[in-house]
Amino acid sequence: MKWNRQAMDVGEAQQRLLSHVRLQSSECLELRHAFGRRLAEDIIAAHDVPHFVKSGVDGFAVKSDDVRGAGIDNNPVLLEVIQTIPCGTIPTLPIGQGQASRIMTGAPLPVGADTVVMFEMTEDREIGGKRFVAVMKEQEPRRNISFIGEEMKENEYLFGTGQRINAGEASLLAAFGYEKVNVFEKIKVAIFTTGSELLDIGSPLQPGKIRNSNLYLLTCLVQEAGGEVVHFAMLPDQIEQAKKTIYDVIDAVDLIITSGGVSVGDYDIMADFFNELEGTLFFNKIAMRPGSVTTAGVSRNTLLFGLSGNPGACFVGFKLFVLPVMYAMHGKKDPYPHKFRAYLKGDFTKGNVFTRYVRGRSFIQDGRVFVEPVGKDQSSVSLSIKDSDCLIMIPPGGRGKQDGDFVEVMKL
Ligand SMILES: Nc1nc2c(c(=O)[nH]1)N[C@H]1C(S)=C(S)[C@@H](COP(=O)(O)OP(=O)(O)OC[C@H]3O[C@@H](n4cnc5c(N)ncnc54)[C@H](O)[C@@H]3O)O[C@H]1N2
Ligand code: MOO
Ligand SMILES: [Mg+2]
Repeated sequence: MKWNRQAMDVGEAQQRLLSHVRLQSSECLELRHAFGRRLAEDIIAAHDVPHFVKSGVDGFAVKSDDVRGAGIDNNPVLLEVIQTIPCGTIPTLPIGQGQASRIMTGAPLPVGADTVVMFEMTEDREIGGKRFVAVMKEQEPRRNISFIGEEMKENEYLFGTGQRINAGEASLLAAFGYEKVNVFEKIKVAIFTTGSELLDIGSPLQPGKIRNSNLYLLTCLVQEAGGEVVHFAMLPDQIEQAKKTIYDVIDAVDLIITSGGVSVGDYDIMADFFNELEGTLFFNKIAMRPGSVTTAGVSRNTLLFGLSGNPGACFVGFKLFVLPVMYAMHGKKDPYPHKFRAYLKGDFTKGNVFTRYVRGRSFIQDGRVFVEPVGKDQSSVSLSIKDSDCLIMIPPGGRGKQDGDFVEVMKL
């Protein structure tokens, strides 16, 4: 069975996974503790914004009729200043003919005024112990004023379930008084790295052994995706022990991710584990490189991912299969990595029977978007992960792609 696997297309494999996704439960959090979380509710504008007519500048609230012709032929118009309106106060005096009120940015417009002249277009005057303003510029009605509902109308849809609370969302939620919000619970993940060659990262190197970097690669990716690692262990290449450890936690977590042991080696125990899975195996080979041995299934309602042990393949497997599942569990509308097209910088002539997802970086030059591989791209290479912001898709076939070719790219 290990040697006779049918490769599934990336898209079909993603579909199979997503059809088994269940939305996470939600929890109610104080807004300040919800940054970076995904909303489990739709958000509407609780009131008009602005909810009162306000000045957009520091200046003088006036009647536009009064300042008609002002400034033309060096002709200032003199208006009596009857009050000062700071932000947060309600003006008490209406503006009558020949009058003005000093007003600050964001303060409510007084009754009777229909325009605000910027401070820079005026001069203070004092005549007979009274304060006047000389307006040096004519001005249309409705200038420098924000009207009710101009930015947002009450009950307007703002954003929905699955939206991540970034700075822009946090600011809107705060403006509408959402002290608490319903967000999806963090996804509880167990990570098991397999391989008798693995050392804890605090251990000195030993001949033939390596440190367990995939645990940290995956923990970081899980956290970035809205999950928390609630169990982890470094398993030796013994299937019975792996089975026991996995089934000990399977009911307590939402997802299980393993790394290593899914290829055709004598000690690739995870391949056997998935073949004998008590549940449904979705796929154990994908028509892609790296990560062709990426495996997934479901058991006792928990999704299990068997990612490759090679760090590059582990990373790509996570981005293409685990991440969309985590996004979908958090209600994200479009959970798949976004694609775009760009010009390839340099040749990539290594052909393959499967589509290659080459770690790359994107940049703009002369108004065009380019992508280039970020270094060695073998599955075993971890150095290029940190520099990649995209995966350049090299379609199957012998010739690869040439410098200047227009290629499809997956955004990371
Ligand atoms: N005869 C074949 N050999 C291989 C094939 C194949 O099709 N036929 N596929 C190759 C491909 S592609 C990949 S990718 C790897 C997949 O290997 P496994 O998923 O079985 O992973 P391991 O054998 O456990 O380890 C592979 C490699 O990765 C290192 N590793 C493992 N775990 C970690 C970790 N936690 N942190 C850092 N590095 C880790 C491990 O030491 C090995 O060097 O198989 C190819 N072989
Ligand atoms: O899983 Mo391997 O990385 O296909 O190259
Ligand atoms: Mg192996």
